[in-house]
Amino acid sequence: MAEYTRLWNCLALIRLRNPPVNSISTAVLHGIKAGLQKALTDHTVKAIVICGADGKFSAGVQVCDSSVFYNAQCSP
Ligand SMILES: CC/C=C\C/C=C/C(=O)SCCNC(=O)CCNC(=O)[C@H](O)C(C)(C)COP(=O)(O)OP(=O)(O)OC[C@H]1O[C@@H](n2cnc3c(N)ncnc32)[C@H](O)[C@@H]1OP(=O)(O)O
Repeated sequence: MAEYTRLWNCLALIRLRNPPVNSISTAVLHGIKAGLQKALTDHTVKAIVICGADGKFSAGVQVCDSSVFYNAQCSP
């Protein structure tokens, strides 16, 4: 999943959390999209930080989840 947090000042944080390597599954992709939508509708947010969890950023797309490519390309 991807957790949205409104930080101090003008910052929003989207944390990718999908152990063990925070890979981007369809669920994570939807979480990123939801977080971006929250940030974009909060007009006090000036910057969005995307980070990983447990000391790792992300291993990229989740192998064996080909639906990620479909969802990334076809979702409005
Ligand atoms: C949204 C679509 C749009 C754009 C296209 C995107 C394309 C890409 O993202 S391409 C990049 C794809 N990712 C990779 O090729 C990374 C592959 N992984 C690695 O190189 C390494 O695993 C690592 C450097 C990320 C970590 O190395 P290390 O610390 O030595 O750990 P392990 O290799 O033992 O891996 C631990 C554990 O994680 C699983 N894993 C690793 N990568 C992925 C992944 N991408 N998806 C799902 N799972 C992954 C790995 O299988 C191990 O699992 P087990 O412990 O169960 O064996």
